[in-house]
Formats: sequence, structure tokens, C-alpha cells
Amino acid sequence: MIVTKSTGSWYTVFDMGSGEEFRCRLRGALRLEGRRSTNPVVVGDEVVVEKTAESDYLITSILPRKNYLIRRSTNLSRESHIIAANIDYIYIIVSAEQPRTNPEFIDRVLVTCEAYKIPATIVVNKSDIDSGEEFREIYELAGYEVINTSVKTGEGIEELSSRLRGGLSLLTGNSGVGKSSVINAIDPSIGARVGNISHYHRKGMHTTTFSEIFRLSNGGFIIDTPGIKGFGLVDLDNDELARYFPDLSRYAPECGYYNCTHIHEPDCAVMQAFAEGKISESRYESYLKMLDDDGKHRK
Ligand SMILES: Nc1nc2c(ncn2[C@@H]2O[C@H](COP(=O)(O)OP(=O)(O)OP(=O)(O)O)[C@@H](O)[C@H]2O)c(=O)[nH]1
Ligand SMILES: [Zn+2]
Repeated sequence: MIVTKSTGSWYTVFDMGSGEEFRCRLRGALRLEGRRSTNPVVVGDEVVVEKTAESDYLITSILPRKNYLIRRSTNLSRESHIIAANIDYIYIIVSAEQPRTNPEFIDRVLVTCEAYKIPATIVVNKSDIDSGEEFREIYELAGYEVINTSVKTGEGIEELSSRLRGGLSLLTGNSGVGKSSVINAIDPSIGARVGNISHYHRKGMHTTTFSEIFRLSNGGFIIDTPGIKGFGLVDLDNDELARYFPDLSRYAPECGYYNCTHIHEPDCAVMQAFAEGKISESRYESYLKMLDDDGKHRK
């Protein structure tokens, strides 16, 4: 059974076998086990549910997670908040124009995906305005899949819909790229609900404990994360960063120094590959920016 909604005290659990939904509480001991994060049971968790003598439903255990995404609770807090667990795919919805998505944003999300080993696909929406050839070049060279969608012409909507059928997918993207519109085109009943959440979020009415998985009529599950702020890695060292750029790390074994940072060292195979056009400028720039930013925040 999979947790599809959590309010902090109540959980909605879906039984894939029977298609039934249960409203459950959490057995007390589980609450204590999860105290390092603000939420011990999260959407996407596979759980065991038992019916009590009082005819209540209790979550009695959580199966091991294959992965989970975290967001820091607040800037000051060391506690982390888990957004969701057991994510099969991440779709980064972007647009080339109106608004143009900043590639650095895409690269930050991709680093997160790599670190958690979740396969990521880039969806260039609004292909009726601009199909985003620039993004296609950058990300196909880096080894990622890029697909086009348009809510206006219907391009790619069927394809995305059939991909989403296969598991639990997290959809993310900056405001305005058309995330709600795309979800709406795939499944109008879900689209309306997602749109509302997005609206509340913008008005600052969003609370971090609020998370929900939507069941698409085609059988897939999606998580929509409107608040990308703070989405990502809690701890990432500079010397680890290149590992999460597969297009850079591919060449790193050939570098002269085993701990090469690929910035200034002689005999750097990554810089050589960059000079030969095997690594795109935009990706290498993002790598440098992320080293800088994260470096500044280092204790
Ligand atoms: N031309 C074109 N416009 C689109 C497309 N998809 C969405 N839009 C428009 O883009 C604007 C933003 O769409 P939304 O679906 O609200 O975008 P969102 O990403 O959900 O944004 P938030 O609600 O702010 O999170 C709307 O005016 C849509 O009509 C598309 O494929 N082509
Ligand atoms: Zn190097």
C-alpha cells in the first residue's frame, strides 16, 4: 500500500490491489523512529496497515525506501523535511520562451536527480512557441532525454501521458512554464486540483508538511512540487559535485590528478573535453557556479 497524502496526523493510503483508500493514523513507535526528519511517514512510502479492534486503521510499519527527496525545513533548522519517497522518475518541465527557463535551474535539479539516482527527463513545453533546440542540444549531449510538449497543439501530451503510466513520477518546474496546463491536458480532474495547490502556494498559504500524490486515470502516480525553493541536497561537498554531472564525470578518470576539480589543474581531461566541444558551455558554467555558491555556504 502506498501513502498518497499526509497531513502530519492523518495519512491516506491507497491499496493498488483493491483500489481502496484508507484513512490511517500512525503507530506511536513509528513517530519516534523518524524524529530526525519532521515527517516520519511521507507520500510515496510503502506501508503495512492494520485494522485495530476499534476499527481504526494504523500504519504499523514502513518498508525500506528506495530513495527520498529532502528539503531543509528552514534556513536555521538542521531538521530536514522529506518531500516524497520511492520516486521512479523526475520530469523537469521547462519552456524556452515566456518564460525562458534558466539552464542553471535545470542543472541544479539534475544534480539532485543524479545524487538520488532518479532518472530525469527534460520536457520542453510550449513547443508551439519555441521547441527549445538550445535545450535539446545541451541536454542530449549531456546524456539526458528531451521531449517536447505543447498544450496548444497537443504535441507530446500522449507520449508524456503514457510515460507517466509507469510508476511514481515527480513533476517540477518554475512558475509559468505550463506545468498545471500539461497535467490538465493529461488528466483534467487532476489538473484542476494541482492548479489550486499552485495558487495557494503562490499566496504563501503553503505549509511544508503538505504533500500529495495524485492518481492519474491512466494508473500513474504524480507528485507536483510547486515550491522548488530549497529542493535538493542537504549536504554536497565540492569534491563530490562533478560526480553528479555525468557528462563531466565521464572524463574524470583520465585527469592527471585523482582529486582534480576540473577548474585549473594541468592534464585535466574534463577541460580537454570541454575544449573539444564534448561538454557544453552551459553545463560547465553551471558546474562552476554551483561550486562557487556552495563553497560560500560551507562551514
Ligand atoms: N503557447 C503555450 N502556452 C502555454 C502552454 N502551456 C501553458 N501555457 C500558458 O502558460 C501560462 C502558464 O501556465 P500554467 O499551467 O499556469 O503554468 P504553471 O507552470 O503551472 O505555473 P504556476 O501555476 O505558476 O506554477 C498560461 O497562460 C498557459 O495558458 C503551451 O504549451 N503553449
Ligand atoms: Zn579534471
